[in-house]
Amino acid sequence: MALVIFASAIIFIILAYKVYQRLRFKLPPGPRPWPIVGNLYDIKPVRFRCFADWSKIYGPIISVWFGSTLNVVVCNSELAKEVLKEKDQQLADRHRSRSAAKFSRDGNNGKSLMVKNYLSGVAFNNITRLAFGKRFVNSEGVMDEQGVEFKTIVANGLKLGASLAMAEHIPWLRWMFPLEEEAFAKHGARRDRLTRAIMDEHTLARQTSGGAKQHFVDALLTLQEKYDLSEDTIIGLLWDMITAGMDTTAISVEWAMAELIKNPRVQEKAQEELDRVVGTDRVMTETDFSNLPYLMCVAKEALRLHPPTPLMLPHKANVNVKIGGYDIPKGSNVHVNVWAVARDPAVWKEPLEFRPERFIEEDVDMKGHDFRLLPFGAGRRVCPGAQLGINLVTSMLGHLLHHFRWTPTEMVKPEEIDMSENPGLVTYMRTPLQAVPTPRLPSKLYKRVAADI
Ligand code: HEM
Repeated sequence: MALVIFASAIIFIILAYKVYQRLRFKLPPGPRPWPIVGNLYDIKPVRFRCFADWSKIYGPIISVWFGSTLNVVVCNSELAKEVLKEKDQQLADRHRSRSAAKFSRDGNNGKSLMVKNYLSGVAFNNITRLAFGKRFVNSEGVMDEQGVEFKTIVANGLKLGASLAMAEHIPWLRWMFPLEEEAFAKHGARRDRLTRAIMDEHTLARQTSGGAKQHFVDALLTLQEKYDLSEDTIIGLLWDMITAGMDTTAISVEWAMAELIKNPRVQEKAQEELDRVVGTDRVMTETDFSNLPYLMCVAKEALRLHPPTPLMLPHKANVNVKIGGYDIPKGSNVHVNVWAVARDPAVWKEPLEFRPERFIEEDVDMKGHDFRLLPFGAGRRVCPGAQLGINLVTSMLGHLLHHFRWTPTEMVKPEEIDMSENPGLVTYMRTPLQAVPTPRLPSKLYKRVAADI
């Protein structure tokens, strides 16, 4: 009995505090929240579209309650600037959720194939080579044991994360979900074991060869003493790079390829540029980028229409702050709907058209300096991998377009390709893109490159 009275008193105090907060602050308008769950059950799965729709009803800044946590979503470029520039410092904390992203691989050649499977494979190879300086496949393309373990860990991380779990947003209900914590701990231990083994290989290699290699892990290990980095910090940084850089780049290229198949004019124009600059007797390299302005615009236009993190990552208010004339209490999460901003007809001409030429007519920055185009965010929380992300996306796109002509699968007309989104923190296509590649270069240029780097 005493326990029931105690529990009721706690609940009453929490609710009373919430009501007090709502009366005390002039919060942004939004859909009416339900007790305890807030708007959790009103949010449609593709959240950024749902928030954009609500903005049409309630205005460009809205309140959305994830359980008892206030989330504020802004969705025009002026408010984006206020959040990411003027109030940048007050809003630079992060909400600690346990989100991650998705990953997979499978494939075929010549016929219609699921593009995403190959892109995920390339993104995996790119990021693991940058971070760890090694390939986990031999010259026949067969993955070794460590690679298989790596992929399993990435896949498990994704399964565990990316949830709008009740326990995430209603902290005092968390005790009801103890199992998940256990799964996280197990996952963490497995991930740390693998990473430590790879770090040891690098330490050994440095000791035997004397010098440091140029990979991210070597840089961190070399700087470990100088900056007093713990092993946990190094493992954390390496995995931040993997989780943040893998899906985002693969997703961006999948959307870009879908747009290029829907718009053969753009595809042919990018291929003409590649043939003119690179020729047909060698493969493109990163040093060609500066001579491939149209290809760069294709990547930018894809990131405008399909930012892989359409609501960025939430920013958390570390003090009470005012945005757009409304109060944002300390502890609330603020999201910028960069998807909606980049399609706002008030700042973009024919915003829904995939037309890379718009960036030749007007060079719009996409690394956080122009608040109309923010696929990487802006301010002190801007994506630290922005330039790397742009290079990886441009590189994948350039190779795919140079090597192959891409058409839809038989029976599907270009205009019938499903361009709707899958729900999630990162936004894959709802129907993974199927496409037919037709080689367009001499066969010697399709050979697998030697496994050593
Ligand atoms: C097309 C590729 C990518 C896109 C569109 C992208 C986008 C973003 C966005 C929108 C944010 C949040 C910004 C904010 O909240 O203000 C972010 C954060 C982050 N990104 Fe990226 N990203 C990409 C690739 C990468 C790559 C390749 C890496 C590293 C290898 C990376 C590492 C990170 C990290 C570590 C953060 C967290 C920063 C922080 O919390 O301060 N990203 N990214």
